[in-house]
Amino acid sequence: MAQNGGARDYRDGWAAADIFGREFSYTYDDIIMHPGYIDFPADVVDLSSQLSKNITLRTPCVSSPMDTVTETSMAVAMAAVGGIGFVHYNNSAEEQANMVKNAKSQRVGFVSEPVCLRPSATVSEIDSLKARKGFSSVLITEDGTLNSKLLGIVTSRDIDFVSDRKTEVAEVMTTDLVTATAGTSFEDASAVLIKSKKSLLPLVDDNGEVVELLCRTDLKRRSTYPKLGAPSLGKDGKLLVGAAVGTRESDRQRLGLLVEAGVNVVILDSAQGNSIYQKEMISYAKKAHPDIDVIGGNVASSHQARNLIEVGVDGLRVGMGSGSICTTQEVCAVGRGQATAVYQTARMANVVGIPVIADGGISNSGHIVKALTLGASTVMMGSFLAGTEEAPGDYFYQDGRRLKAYRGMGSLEAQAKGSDTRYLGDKSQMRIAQGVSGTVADKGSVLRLVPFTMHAVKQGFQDLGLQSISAARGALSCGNITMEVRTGAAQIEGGVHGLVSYEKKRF
Ligand SMILES: NC(=O)C1=CN([C@@H]2O[C@H](COP(=O)(O)OP(=O)(O)OC[C@H]3O[C@@H](n4cnc5c(N)ncnc54)[C@H](O)[C@@H]3O)[C@@H](O)[C@H]2O)C=CC1
Ligand SMILES: O=c1[nH]c(=O)c2[nH+]cn([C@@H]3O[C@H](COP(=O)(O)O)[C@@H](O)[C@H]3O)c2[nH]1
Ligand SMILES: [K+]
Repeated sequence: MAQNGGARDYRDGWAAADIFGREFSYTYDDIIMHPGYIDFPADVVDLSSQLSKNITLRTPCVSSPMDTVTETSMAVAMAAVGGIGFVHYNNSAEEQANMVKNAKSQRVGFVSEPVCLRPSATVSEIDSLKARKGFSSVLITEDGTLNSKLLGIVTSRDIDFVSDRKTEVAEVMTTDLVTATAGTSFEDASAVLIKSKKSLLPLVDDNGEVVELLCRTDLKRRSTYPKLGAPSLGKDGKLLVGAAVGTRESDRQRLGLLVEAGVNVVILDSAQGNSIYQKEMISYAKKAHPDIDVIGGNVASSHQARNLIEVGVDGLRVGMGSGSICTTQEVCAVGRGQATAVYQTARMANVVGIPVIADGGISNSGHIVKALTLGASTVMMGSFLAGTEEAPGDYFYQDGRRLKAYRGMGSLEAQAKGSDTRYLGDKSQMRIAQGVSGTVADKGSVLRLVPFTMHAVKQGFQDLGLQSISAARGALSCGNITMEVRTGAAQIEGGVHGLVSYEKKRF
């Protein structure tokens, strides 16, 4: 790229190796990529990429194993858009294995765990459900659970004018039901629901027991979303689902349960993955469950990465302290600017065929473009996906804004829920927070958010003249992707500035 600009060598743009091989730690916002040459439309950009040695994703996006980000619904939605979700482990091994099992057995578009009540429940129970969940359509089954005989349905139309809210739902429920047979395809079930003019279509088995549900409101909303494309499927033909485990003795049993539940890949979830504990767990997991890919981390430097690769890890999770809720750099003085961390680890790991997940610090599609062009194969997101409909927890209002809770897994609140033993250690009685607990705005459905975001990423790749992630990899190592470090003023210029007021609509 060096050009002769006169008396001395003059350069218009720098290769990643020039920028990151220095004493500074940079993050995504510090860097700006230079445009390349466009000779293809954005639609043809191929973002398929490796998650780990044996798993390829159509969409290079991964949801973080956090208890305000990934449980069953998120895992299903992430697989539905061609990515993958990692179910958190701030729970009992049985609870986590059940989440994995449920996610794997779900069909995209259907509600697999519809809320059911027993006939003796009162209308006021539906009121409180509405306040918590935002909907008031409920299936009434014999014993109030799923896989129990369907007796009726209650929707808001059945209860709007019931003045005595202690009335039992048995008295008001609709019993004239339209149902479909369990296993009916999404297209066929949709046709039945539309024709019936009802708001719900329960799918029932031969015994009349509820298996799944299709909702008119979901169908209506889905019709405004982009086409989903092929979901991520495992070799088992079911949705691809990941999960996190720790590195303690008890995590070996947890891992066993997850494997029984059908998990396709696991992440060893640590802030500092370069440890004897993690090396032992990788060796154990690869030996005990050779068919399951094991992703190690977190790491932020090539020497940490090398240690885990040497013991047979199938993928690396990169990022220390870069997360929106992370306080690790403040508390422990370790970490790295995320762009540097991604570039330095991927530079070493990609040579030996180990894919890198850029974890933390993603707050817009530009950050995803930067992560993928600096060597990451996929990105992991917490805050970006928290606040979606598929994230765990209910919405609530604060100052007129619809929010959900989002918290670090090292926050005192998350520790209090389940990870006490990790933080208290075996001897210490002092609990130190390495994260915060807060809120994030409602972001709608993952089924809309991720496809739109990925289209923006494709436009970024087009601007760079890169038709695929593998093309980006080649261009990065030859120094054909040029970039620069931005000054503070350049960063301000690159954002919205000088306006009295504005509203930022992303899509
Ligand atoms: N990416 C990041 O920058 C950070 C992420 N986090 C998140 O917070 C959560 C907790 O992370 P960590 O604190 O690293 O959890 P951890 O469970 O890996 O470590 C907690 C403590 O237990 C120790 N430990 C682990 N295995 C052990 C064993 N077999 N025997 C004895 N001691 C053992 C560790 O060395 C550490 O002192 C994770 O979800 C992690 O992703 C937390 C801080 C930073
Ligand atoms: O220092 C930390 N303290 C915490 O309590 C914590 N919880 C999660 N994580 C990490 O942050 C990532 C998510 O970051 P984003 O919200 O920026 O996507 C996650 O994927 C994790 O790597 C933590 N880091
Ligand atoms: K941080």
